[in-house]
Amino acid sequence: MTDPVPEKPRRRPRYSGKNPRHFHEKYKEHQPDRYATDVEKVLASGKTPAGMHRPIMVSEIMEILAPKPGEFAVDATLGYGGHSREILQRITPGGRLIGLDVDPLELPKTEARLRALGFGPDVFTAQRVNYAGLPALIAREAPEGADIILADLGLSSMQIDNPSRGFTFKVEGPLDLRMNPERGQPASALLATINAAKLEQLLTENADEPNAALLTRAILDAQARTPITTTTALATVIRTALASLPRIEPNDTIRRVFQALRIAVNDEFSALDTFLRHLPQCLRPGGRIAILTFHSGEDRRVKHAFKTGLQEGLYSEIARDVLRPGAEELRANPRSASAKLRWAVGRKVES
Ligand SMILES: C[S@@+](CC[C@H](N)C(=O)[O-])C[C@H]1O[C@@H](n2cnc3c(N)ncnc32)[C@H](O)[C@@H]1O
Repeated sequence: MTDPVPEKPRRRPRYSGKNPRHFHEKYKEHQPDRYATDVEKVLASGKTPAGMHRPIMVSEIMEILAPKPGEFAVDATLGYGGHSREILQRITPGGRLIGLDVDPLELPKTEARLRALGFGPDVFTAQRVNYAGLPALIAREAPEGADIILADLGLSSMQIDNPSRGFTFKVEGPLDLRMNPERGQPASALLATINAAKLEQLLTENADEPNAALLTRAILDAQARTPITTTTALATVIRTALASLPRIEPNDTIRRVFQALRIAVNDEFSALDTFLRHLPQCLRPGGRIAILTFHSGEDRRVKHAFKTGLQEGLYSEIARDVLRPGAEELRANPRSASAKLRWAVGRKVES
């Protein structure tokens, strides 16, 4: 019998030029523990290293949530685990945090990362659960309610930066836009079946797009000629449609169209509405909630839910004004620019 031929070690992708340009070539950025200095350099330049996410408004959120040892916390949008890590450091010893996320690709990586930081299963668990299912989770895990609930809505940088997920129009990728690629349909499939009235409504309601009618016509005409299956193909259709309009920044419009499609394929507003409706019952008396939003459709919903919750006596206190990132954070992390933070404090609901 001959010995099996040892497999050749896989070479990392080569790149031309001094710096890696593509997501998969940024192997140092993908290994922050091994290449800490390189990652620091990327961070210092105001960029987010590939495969990483910088938590937003951390000090403001920690002040609002005021985590204490022994408390039970839910991070409804675990992402990279940046906020969870900060909460975990403050609720131990004795506390417990459950992190939820719908993303089957990033969730195990974040779980492993937090485990490696020393947070064992007794203090931290990651669950692939949609935050719309929070009431069932609370009933199962802590019927008395949570001391802390955090939601940092939208996408993580790992999702945005990975072209194969289809969230960025700057690099070619499949027009997917799903946070959970194992459920629902990609945005390309939505475009293949949607009618004009529905597409126009979606662009208006999900992204306040002022040129929704024009873009609807352009997208559906192009779709009828050749199915739009990539991020860059959709961006080109939008750019071409805008060519005759003065004073329009095409990238802003492209961002809004992508946002509208993303909200649709992930059913984001109905998940958020369900989450907001059940939030008060998921809190202990005096429990704290913080929610970070990134566009007006989300912020309007959070503001309205907190205001009505206060009027109905479900919350004892809510944020009077929205909080925004400070100048220093805006400089260091341009992705924080659209963030808005609101908070509420729970009051026991009599059953
Ligand atoms: C902005 S990131 C959170 C980043 C995180 N705070 C951190 O510090 O790393 C938002 C995360 O929420 C997840 N997400 C979005 N909608 C969700 C939902 N309905 N239920 C659970 N997770 C969701 C996304 O997959 C993404 O990972």
